[in-house]
Amino acid sequence: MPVPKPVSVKICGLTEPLSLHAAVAGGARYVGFVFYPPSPRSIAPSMGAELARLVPTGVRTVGLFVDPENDFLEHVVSQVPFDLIQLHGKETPRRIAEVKAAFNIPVMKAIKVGGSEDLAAALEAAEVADRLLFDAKPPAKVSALPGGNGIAFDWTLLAGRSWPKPWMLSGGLKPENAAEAVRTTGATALDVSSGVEDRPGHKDPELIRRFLNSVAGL
Ligand SMILES: O=C(O)c1ccccc1N[C@@H]1O[C@H](COP(=O)(O)O)[C@@H](O)[C@H]1O
Repeated sequence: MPVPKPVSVKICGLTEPLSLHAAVAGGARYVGFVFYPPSPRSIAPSMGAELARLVPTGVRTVGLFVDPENDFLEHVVSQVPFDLIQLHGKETPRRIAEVKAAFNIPVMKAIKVGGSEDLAAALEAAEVADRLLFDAKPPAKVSALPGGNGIAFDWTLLAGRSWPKPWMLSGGLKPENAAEAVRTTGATALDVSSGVEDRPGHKDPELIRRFLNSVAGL
């Protein structure tokens, strides 16, 4: 019988060393840095570089961008070493391919899920992206961020599905629901931001520890 793989966790939107240490010490496999100024988690490339220096071998750094121009990507990527670029906007498969070709860094494409009709985009993105990330569709209000809203989608939409590329689940995950999310979707990787914060943009080391513990034994 195949041995189930441990669940990998990405803690996203880290902004300072204390929470980065909590993520790494608790066993996170990925740490995410946001480069999207409207987000309360957005950091300057210089801070990204400082945080990246604290990341041990074996933990992957992820740079989160939303519909970035190449100049902006270049500005950040020249200062911060990334193992993965997360594209969380409306990037088309063509744009994903351009980013990969221009920067030679694997790309994870976020797919915003409101209903089953949104899943076709995952198959299109998978033709070029290295990884997929299923997140909830953001609320319709103009001021909403394209992600990081702490909103979950209907996980049963993913139950029993398989995808041509490795994938992560995100959207409204927290210590109290992470294990249930894994059981429902079969996800082997989770991405969390708001659910380990005590206020928007501020990570709570204790919530990070609880989140990582909640999936450690699965
Ligand atoms: O975290 C942000 O501020 C953010 C901004 C713009 C796009 C995506 C963002 N975060 C990503 O959104 C999902 C879900 O986050 P949450 O756990 O529901 O808060 C996650 O993949 C974050 O990486």
